[in-house]
Amino acid sequence: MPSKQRKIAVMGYRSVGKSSLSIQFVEGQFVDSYDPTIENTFTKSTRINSQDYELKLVDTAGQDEYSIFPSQYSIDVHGYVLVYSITSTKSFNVVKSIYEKLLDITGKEHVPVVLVGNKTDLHLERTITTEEGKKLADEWRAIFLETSAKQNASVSDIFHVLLMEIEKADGNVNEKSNCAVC
Ligand SMILES: Nc1nc2c(ncn2[C@@H]2O[C@H](COP(=O)(O)OP(=O)(O)OP(=O)(O)O)[C@@H](O)[C@H]2O)c(=O)[nH]1
Repeated sequence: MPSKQRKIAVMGYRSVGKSSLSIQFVEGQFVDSYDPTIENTFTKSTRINSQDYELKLVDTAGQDEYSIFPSQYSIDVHGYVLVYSITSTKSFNVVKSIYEKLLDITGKEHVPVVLVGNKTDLHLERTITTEEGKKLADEWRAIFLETSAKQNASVSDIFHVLLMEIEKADGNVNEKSNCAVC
């Protein structure tokens, strides 16, 4: 079966761990230092349900509520990872604003999205509860995950569930088995 090419954009406020999640998934390592991203593209091959995927991950620059949604991420992108940090209320508000702009710019009612609450290892500094994250994802009809790029907790799940959401949006999922038809 030919490999499917999928482009995914990782977006969110500054310093929430977008690069760390991408690097952990692609290279299997965690970098403690902080180096703000302008834009980075990673590629990775992965296989799910006997289907090979060639993933292009675009690690984007941190946005805030006032940023204009970069138009290059509204075309050619199959799905989005919207990341906040569970230690930052500001970053939670920023993902809401990015999501609204995303719907506006694409003109769609539903876009494949995984909402990610990162930095679960910093649970003593948590300001956003799991319930708040889940509620927001439910409103969006999106998948919700909490992760730690540092501890490599649930990181690969992000990309696997997003690929499944993209298959669903393409109508390629057998609802009974909940398995992508490959
Ligand atoms: N404790 C902890 N720190 C993390 C985690 N993920 C990222 N960090 C740290 O948070 C800081 C920012 O991480 P980045 O991955 O650069 O964040 P970013 O969202 O790509 O940042 P921008 O490029 O500015 O948008 C770095 O010091 C990381 O080491 C995590 O899961 N746990």
